[in-house]
Amino acid sequence: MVDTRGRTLLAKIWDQHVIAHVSDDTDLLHVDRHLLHDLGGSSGLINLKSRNIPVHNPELTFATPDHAISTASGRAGTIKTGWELLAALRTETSASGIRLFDLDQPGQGIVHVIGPELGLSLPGCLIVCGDSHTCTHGGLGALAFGIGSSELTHVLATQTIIQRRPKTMRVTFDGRLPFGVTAKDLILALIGHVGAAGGTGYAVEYAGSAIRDMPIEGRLTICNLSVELGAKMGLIAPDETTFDYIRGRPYAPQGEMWERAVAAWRTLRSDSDAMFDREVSIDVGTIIPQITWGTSPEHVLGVDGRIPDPADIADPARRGAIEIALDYMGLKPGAPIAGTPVDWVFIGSCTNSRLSDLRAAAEVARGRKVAPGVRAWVVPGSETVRRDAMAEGLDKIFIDAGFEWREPGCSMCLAANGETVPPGQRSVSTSNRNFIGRQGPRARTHLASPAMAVAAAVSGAIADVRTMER
Ligand SMILES: CC(C)[C@H](C(=O)O)[C@@H](O)C(=O)O
Ligand code: SF4
Repeated sequence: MVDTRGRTLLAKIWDQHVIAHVSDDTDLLHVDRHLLHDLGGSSGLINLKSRNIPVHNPELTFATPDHAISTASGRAGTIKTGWELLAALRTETSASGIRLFDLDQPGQGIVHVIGPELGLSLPGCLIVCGDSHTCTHGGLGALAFGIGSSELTHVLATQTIIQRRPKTMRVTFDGRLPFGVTAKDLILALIGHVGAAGGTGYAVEYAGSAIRDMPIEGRLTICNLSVELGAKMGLIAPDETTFDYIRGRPYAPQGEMWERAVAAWRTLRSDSDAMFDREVSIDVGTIIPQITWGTSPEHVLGVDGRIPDPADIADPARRGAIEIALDYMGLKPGAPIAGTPVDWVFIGSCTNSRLSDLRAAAEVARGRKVAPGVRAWVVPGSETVRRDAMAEGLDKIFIDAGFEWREPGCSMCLAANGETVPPGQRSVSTSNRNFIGRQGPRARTHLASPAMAVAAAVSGAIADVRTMER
């Protein structure tokens, strides 16, 4: 019997990629784009070479160094492993005929920033990368997810991936963003609401008027944190905003192919009668700027909130977890989160390092000064973002305010490149993970939007950006 029920966006893209059914819920899928970065890319290629297997589709594979390189001028300070990984990535991509966007070239940058920017990430595409934040590319209506290292080698060898079909969740963000509230605040509030495991086993489709009104870069931020709510994939139906964003990008289809592509992309939306396994609705009008207090992105509250008090928590397991987090973070239960002194501010990462993020940050930084005792970095997500930002003078605004303006890369988001927040120091960061030790051993991380990060930098403490925005 033919199933006539409406289909979800996920089902439409998924079904177009099935090569073979492996079992009831698992399929062999075609991969349209494979992105490689310096932490795992070269080892996959070396592994393949040692087995005498060629890369199946080098022309669908793209590489860039981002994780292990320093973001200091001239890349000075790159650790030995970083240089080794870069050298291996250069050798192996060149031997396999894979396009490498190398240091100082337009196109280099954090892998999840360059995919959309170059027009490599397209609606309806299946995109994989050995990196959990590959979900970011879903902001353009791609089916994009992170893979492990053996899967990475499998994709290099076959251009296919075996995947279990996830359940579907739709998150509807309706309403208008209040003053000072950004895409980052929406997704942090969602994670606070459903929990860091709330999306486990699901592909999340973000919908609603707030998403439709949102520019692409905000949509990428939303999808970026899907994995922080446990979902491997997050996606947003492509629309005119998406097509406008992609048109004219280096790898975007052109001419007649563009017309055909857009016609196909217009069909990529969940049917009105499509059923989701779980639905969540959020009125964005109720959201205020978010800041995390603990060691999971779900440990989040509005900037006007108070640090949780374990004494108020009845459940012993939850109480224990909160005690451990507060101890690590060095915070006083029950105190207002605003006013907590900070040592570092990091503006960057695949979450919030695109041009619009830097503009939002510069808007708050303009004419102000980083507070004494605070170190603040701005790390553009890509070489193109860096150049575009400089062309409009954003670097100057930051430098005048006392920020350090750096080269593109992952930097202090994960501290795998010698760039760390010193032990015991407190940072406000625009990245996506506040795990124990994420920004360095014993570093304390508070996640927030770019505007909130600048508010903290100039105040010397966690502060409500709504009192500062102009
Ligand atoms: C290094 C990489 C595998 C890792 C990831 O999978 O996400 C990193 O990018 C991160 O953000 O923790
Ligand atoms: S910026 Fe951070 S989250 Fe993004 S890919 Fe790099 S390390 Fe991972």
